[in-house]
Amino acid sequence: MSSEYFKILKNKVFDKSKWMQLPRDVVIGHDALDQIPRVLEELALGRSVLLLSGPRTNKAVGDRVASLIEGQFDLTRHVTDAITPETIRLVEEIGSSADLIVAVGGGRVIDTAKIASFNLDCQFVSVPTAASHDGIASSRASVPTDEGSSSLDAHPPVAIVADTGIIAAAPHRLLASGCADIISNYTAILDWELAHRLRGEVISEYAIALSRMTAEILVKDAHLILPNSEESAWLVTKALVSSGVAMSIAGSSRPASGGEHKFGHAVERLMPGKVLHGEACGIGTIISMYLHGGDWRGIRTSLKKIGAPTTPAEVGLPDHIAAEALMKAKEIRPERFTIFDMGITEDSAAALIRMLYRE
Ligand SMILES: NC(=O)C1=CN([C@@H]2O[C@H](COP(=O)(O)OP(=O)(O)OC[C@H]3O[C@@H](n4cnc5c(N)ncnc54)[C@H](O)[C@@H]3O)[C@@H](O)[C@H]2O)C=CC1
Ligand SMILES: O=C(CO)COP(=O)(O)O
Ligand SMILES: [Zn+2]
Repeated sequence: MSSEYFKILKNKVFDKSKWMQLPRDVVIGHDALDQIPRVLEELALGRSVLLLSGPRTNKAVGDRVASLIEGQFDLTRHVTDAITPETIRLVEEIGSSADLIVAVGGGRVIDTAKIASFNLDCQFVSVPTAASHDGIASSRASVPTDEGSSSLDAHPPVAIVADTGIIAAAPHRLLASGCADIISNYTAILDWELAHRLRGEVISEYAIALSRMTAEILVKDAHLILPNSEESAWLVTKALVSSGVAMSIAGSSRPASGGEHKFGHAVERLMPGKVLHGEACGIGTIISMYLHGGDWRGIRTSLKKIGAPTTPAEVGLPDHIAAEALMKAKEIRPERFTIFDMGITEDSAAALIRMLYRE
């Protein structure tokens, strides 16, 4: 073989190389919180820890984590709520000398830690207090912007510690929202495949297979997803981690976020804080699946079984706002082509909302 051949081969290998980051330790289960000191010791990333919590869970969970690691680690604490450039910058300031960030809370707290630790070049540990979103394990971070929402490059948590007792004690609405976030994988995949066929967008079959399988297992087990059950919390958290890994494999949120997510982001922009992320995406999944010609009634049945909302009215969203969100969806991340880019008009948006959610 000539050296020229190896040069070509090397370049080919280089062109095809892919950098995929995944969590190292994943602990999900009863009293998993007690494992935090051991997880931190084994990671051996340093002694200075910034403990970031959300306001609702700071007392119940943040204090418990603090008492478990105080004495062994130098602890700084901070409570954060909103996710804005200012709140992220503040966390970066407070954590500038931390070796590690431990994030205890919902999706916004975890995404804040994800971005701050990425910018500070340190690691973070994800301690979800609710199974409400699939950002628990993903390498992406979602932030609201003037245009609606951005999905930023970040890194996955180095470890995840998900205590099923804490997650099961959270309001069922949060768990159902996490399920809806996973059910939305079905249409996210259809949108990605559509963009591949129509625009030549590169897809990852591995990411698609994992994302679809995650949604299928969740739907198959929908009858087991009940309020205040640790087994349910365990099932859903595993699915959320799996969906997050699909995003890390893809190197984008594409396998878990399509038009239904753009609709969800538009809803959040039009009525901030009114609807949970997964709830809005689940409602959007029904419309998207209808437009894709798929089994939209099946999606609705699965959402209902789990206890997730299936109509705008159920979450206090007026029909005209839902129709506006459908129109606005295509303005959010216009580079992400979805079924909602294929000619929705004001009239058709209003008609779709009337028809699909009144049946
Ligand atoms: N980075 C990624 O890959 C992904 C990011 N996301 C992002 O995550 C966010 C959505 O996450 P959510 O957790 O739904 O929103 P969130 O962080 O706003 O939490 C929802 C509410 O639940 C409360 N909460 C959390 N744990 C609780 C508990 N145990 N008991 C009572 N209340 C509790 C929070 O304080 C908050 O009021 C959005 O910003 C979304 O864009 C969502 C999916 C994927
Ligand atoms: O929410 C996500 C997957 O569930 C991904 O977030 P984005 O919609 O911000 O890309
Ligand atoms: Zn989502």
